Amino acid sequence: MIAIENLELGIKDPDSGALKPVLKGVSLELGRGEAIGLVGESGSGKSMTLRCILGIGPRNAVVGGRIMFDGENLRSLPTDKMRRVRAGRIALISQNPHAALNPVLPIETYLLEGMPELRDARAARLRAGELLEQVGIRSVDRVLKSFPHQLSGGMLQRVVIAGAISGKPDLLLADEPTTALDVTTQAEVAAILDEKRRDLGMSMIFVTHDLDLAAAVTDRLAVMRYGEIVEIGTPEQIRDNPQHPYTRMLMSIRPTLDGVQAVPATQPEIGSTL
Ligand SMILES: Nc1ncnc2c1ncn2[C@@H]1O[C@H](COP(=O)(O)OP(=O)(O)OP(=O)(O)O)[C@@H](O)[C@H]1O
Repeated sequence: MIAIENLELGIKDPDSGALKPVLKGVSLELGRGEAIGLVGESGSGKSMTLRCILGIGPRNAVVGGRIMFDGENLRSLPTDKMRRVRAGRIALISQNPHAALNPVLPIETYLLEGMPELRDARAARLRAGELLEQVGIRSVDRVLKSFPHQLSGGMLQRVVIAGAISGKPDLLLADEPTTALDVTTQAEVAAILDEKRRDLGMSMIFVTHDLDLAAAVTDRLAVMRYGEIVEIGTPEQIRDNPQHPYTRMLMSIRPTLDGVQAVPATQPEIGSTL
């Protein structure tokens, strides 16, 4: 369904004109209904990969490679066609739900805006309520009337997920969707995202720093470092038999449930070997 082929992105320094390489030949394939976790440290290029899929790279970016989406290269689509893809077939859930929600409009308006095909106001309202129930919200009427500042971060992220799935997109791009939430809410929101994605047969790219979280909600993990994917495998392969020294290092430093860092059996060989 989506194949990223040798995606390169450099950012031009406005003064010197020098090109800072950010993505260095990223290739990734994702089947229909499949979920992949893009994991790696800050600055490795995870968000930039998602932005390239959406065609919203920074202004001073120079991009190469292809992003094939159901046989069409998104990179060469005209702007209006790309806008339609973004509006209907690919949905983004970002770290900060406030970025998606208008602070002066109630949740109901946000959800109704995402379903322009429902002209009957009562039917649209019922559908908005159903969507909220689907993401585990119980006091639906109260939430529909609420403004974003009246709801918790976890509740808002559920609302954004409800909005994202309302049009049954083919591909969900989730960019650290739980990072801003407390640990318990993180698990709940990730579980809802996972469940809805499976129910609706959507593909998903799930960006996170958290290997364990990514492993819980995806079929494969792609480990990214300095703009490159260094390893791809199933969560079991990555956990039990990581091949790349950087993956081994990431595995060794992930926190355990009791908050104590797991101690690597052997010191990871990073640095000169990479
Ligand atoms: N608008 C921009 N102008 C210049 N450099 C940028 C811009 N946006 C991102 N970068 C650089 O691109 C690189 C990749 O950033 P990106 O946001 O994709 O990383 P990331 O892996 O998603 O990190 P994080 O987990 O912190 O979000 C970083 O070095 C970042 O500084």
